[in-house]
Amino acid sequence: MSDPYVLAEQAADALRTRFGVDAIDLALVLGSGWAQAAEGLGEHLDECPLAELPGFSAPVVAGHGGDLRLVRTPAGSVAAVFTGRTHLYEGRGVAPVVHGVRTAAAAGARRLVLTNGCGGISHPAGAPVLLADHINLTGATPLVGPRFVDLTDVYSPALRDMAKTVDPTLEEGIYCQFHGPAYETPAEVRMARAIGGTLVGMSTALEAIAAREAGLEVLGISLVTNAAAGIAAQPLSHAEVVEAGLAAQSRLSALLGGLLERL
Ligand SMILES: O=P(O)(O)O[C@@H]1C[C@H](O)[C@@H](CO)O1
Ligand SMILES: Nc1nc2[nH]cnc2c(=O)[nH]1
Repeated sequence: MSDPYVLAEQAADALRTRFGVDAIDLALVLGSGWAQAAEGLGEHLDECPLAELPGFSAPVVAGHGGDLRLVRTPAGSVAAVFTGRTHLYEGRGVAPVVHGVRTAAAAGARRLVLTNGCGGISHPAGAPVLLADHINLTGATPLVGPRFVDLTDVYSPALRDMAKTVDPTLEEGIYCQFHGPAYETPAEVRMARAIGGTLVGMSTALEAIAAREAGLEVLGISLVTNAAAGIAAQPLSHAEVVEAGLAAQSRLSALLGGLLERL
């Protein structure tokens, strides 16, 4: 099995060559429900299918794109926008889940914005929520060996404060990453609440761990696409998740636009 750090360096070299840039400044990963909000973000410079770069495969989840988009932000930064991600539940192992983050870091990014669609325990559906912390319930980690990474402030207080200047109504939450792909049982949601979680999802935490190992400053934003299982009566579906993203498009677009004026 190839060394994931070497593979990320190879993918970063391929990115620089494909886009003709020396480096990128930041990266943005779009989760379920965020695709439309990222349309028209900054000046479109170029894009290519993710699968063209070493170590990437085409995303398989509806609502996730398969492209890497390069944009120049209003602040003048060069941003790599991953329109989709690989999830742990796809069965490819942990390294592919964080390959995009490691590639972005190897390509020079210093900041990372991770977005996702998730279930709300104590936040209303339709609201974006800043991640203050996470609880990794996957039983997995992208770190192998004595990589004793400090995860204090895994989600940057400075970037969270910046986001709140863009949208002062933003709440903060604690994101519990489950393995997936099944949604949680009501009992699992009650467990997540009991251990301090306010959001339940299937991504983001592992990417954030890899990002902190690489020294990236991380901002995590969840779109609460649905009430977590057992909170509301109706059954959960991915169609509902994608639909909720469409419904929240204008607020998410304003938030991302305001952030990219500052990043
Ligand atoms: O990539 P994210 O975490 O936004 O996608 C969420 C979690 C599952 O992949 C999917 C379930 O509806 O949406
Ligand atoms: N784990 C999990 N992920 C989600 N993504 C969107 N909604 C949910 C949810 O309720 N639970």
